[in-house]
Formats: sequence, C-alpha cells, structure tokens
Amino acid sequence: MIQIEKLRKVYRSREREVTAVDGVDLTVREGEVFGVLGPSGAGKSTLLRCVNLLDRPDEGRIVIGGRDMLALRGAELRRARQGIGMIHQHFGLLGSRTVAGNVAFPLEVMGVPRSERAARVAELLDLVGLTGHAKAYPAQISGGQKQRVGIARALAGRPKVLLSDEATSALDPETTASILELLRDLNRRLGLTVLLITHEMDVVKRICDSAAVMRDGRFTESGPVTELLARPGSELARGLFPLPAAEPRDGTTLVEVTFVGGATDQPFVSALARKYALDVNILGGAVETVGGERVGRLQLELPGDPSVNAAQLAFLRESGLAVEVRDRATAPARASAAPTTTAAAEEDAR
Ligand SMILES: Nc1ncnc2c1ncn2[C@@H]1O[C@H](COP(=O)(O)OP(=O)(O)OP(=O)(O)O)[C@@H](O)[C@H]1O
Repeated sequence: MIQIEKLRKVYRSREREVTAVDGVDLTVREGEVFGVLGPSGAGKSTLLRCVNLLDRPDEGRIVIGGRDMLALRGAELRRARQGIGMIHQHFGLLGSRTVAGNVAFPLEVMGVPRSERAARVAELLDLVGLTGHAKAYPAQISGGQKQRVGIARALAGRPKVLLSDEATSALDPETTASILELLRDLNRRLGLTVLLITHEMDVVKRICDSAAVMRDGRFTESGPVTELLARPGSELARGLFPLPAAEPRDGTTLVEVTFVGGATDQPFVSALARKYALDVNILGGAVETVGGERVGRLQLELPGDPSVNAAQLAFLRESGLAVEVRDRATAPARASAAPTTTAAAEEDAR
C-alpha cells in the first residue's frame, strides 16, 4: 500500500545541515498497522511529513496505492492527499467549532454539499463512539475524546491510509489503551492501512503488525513484529522484554530464548531438563500478547559451557525457539547463523 524507497530529507540552514531522513526503505502492506519507533530527533516526524507531502524529500520515491506521489501536482496531488488521513499528538482541533463542526470542516473543504454533511458527520461520530457529544466544544471534552474527534476528522475523506503522529503521547495510559483499541478496530473494520510513529514500546506491542526502529534518520531493524522479536540482537525484543544484563558464570551457558505463537504451548524448559537430565535455572523472563500472539523471552542458565551444550541448544531451536547464547562481551552472540523461529517460518509461508 505504501512503498518508500531510499527516502532522504536534509534540512539546510545557514549554520548547519541536518539529514533528518537518511535513505529509508519502507513497505507497509495494505490493511496492516506499521509502527516506526524511535527516540526524539530520530527523524520520525520528518518521515511522516514526507509521506503526506507536507515536506518534500530531497531524494527517493513514495508510492501510495500505486500512485507515485512525488510526480503529482495541483488538483491531482490534493485528491491523492485526501486519501491520506492524519492524526496528531495535540489533536489540532478548532476551539471555536463544536465537535460536529470540527468533523464537518474537511467535508466543507472537499466541497461536500451541506445536505450530505450532517449525515456523514453523524456517521463519523458514531464510528469513533462520540454520538451525543456533537454539540460540545473541544474545551468541554477529555483528551481521549479530543483524539476521537481528531480521528473522525481524519476519516472524513474516506482515506485508505491513516498516518498517526504520536497520537497517544499526550494521553494517560488508560485513555491510550482505548484510543489504540479504536485504531485497531478501525483498521480491521475499514481495512485502513495505518502508519504510526511513536516513542512508546507499548504502542508497538499493542497494535502493530510490523514495525521499524529508527535512529539518526535510518531504520536499524524493520519487519513483522513477531519476526523482529525472534530475531537475535533485536533492539525491539530487548525493549519489549528486558532481561537481566547478566554475564555467564564460569562453567555455565547463559541463553536467551524467544518464543512466538505455538511454541508457547510447549513446556520446553521441563522437556529440556528431562531429556538431558539438567538443572535449568530460569534467571528472568516475560510473556506478553503481541499482535494477538503469545510472545515471550526467557533467560536460562544451563550447566556446562556452550561447547558442551550444542545438543541442548539444538533441541531448543528444534522446538521452534529463537536462541541466543550470551557470551562474556556485552553484545549477545548469535547462537546460529539461521535460527529457526515460528515467526520466520510463518513469514516464509506467506
Ligand atoms: N523544519 C526543520 N528545520 C530544521 N531541522 C529540522 C526541522 N524539522 C526537523 N529537523 C531536525 O531533523 C531531525 C529529525 O527531527 P524529527 O522531528 O523528524 O525527529 P522525531 O524522531 O520526530 O523527533 P520528535 O519525536 O522529538 O519529534 C532533528 O535533528 C531535528 O532537529
């Protein structure tokens, strides 16, 4: 649905030059929720502004729904942009207009006749659960309700793509959860493709099918979330499932296993202990639901150094787990050049 190739955006002023986006490739499949996660200054907002053509990139290609966005001009460009909705961290509502007036605003700009507007506004408010608040002013509603107005307004032009710029950053955790649920619901019901930027791991965990980690204008990792979680060395996996920063003790193997989907049903720790008559020590772990699938990471300590545990590590891999052996260096070592994971296998099957 969204195809971005080698996107580059440089801001130039007299004093300095900042490469905000530095050669980003991105594919967002139709109907998926894609999250770009990164710290402040990583280039996330610039990327989103380029996708929406609020900013023109210096280099690269942006194709949305088969249209080469950078080749469009004038009315064609305006029409294409109507197919892209956008929501913002601070909602951007007009304080002098009611909730209904805010949602009607883009319809007025699009030239939708007055006779059709009221029905469309009612439909949009119903979609975001705000029926009954049509006559309220932004100052009279909560932050979560304001964002719902923002979402209704963004959907006025029946876009196929919704861009979300830190839409939940200004909200408390409970309201964040309800807005993310709404976005997920709209994504499924309307087949909406969502590209969101966030600095919150939790957002990725709750609603993203795919994600990228952005740093200094580049993607450091990108792909389906469950696949990234099972990828050795993944920053996303470490952020979502922080494990103790332990080093292996002498004569032991310190191993981190990630399991996705079906592998969680297997009692692999007890199976390993039984099969090899081992005392397996569980040092840390977490299990969560990500993208509707159970995902977890465990840090295990096995007796004996890695050279005597080759069969045991192979057993874990054959059980459908991604396996990383931690060595004495701080960076986790890859246990295998091509670890078998359920997520990777699923991706292959797609
Ligand atoms: N209009 C601009 N002019 C000059 N530099 C800019 C402009 N917009 C962004 N930058 C710079 O580009 C880099 C990326 O900024 P950007 O806002 O895209 O990052 P971000 O990941 O969205 O961060 P944040 O979450 O803080 O908004 C930063 O170094 C920023 O200072």
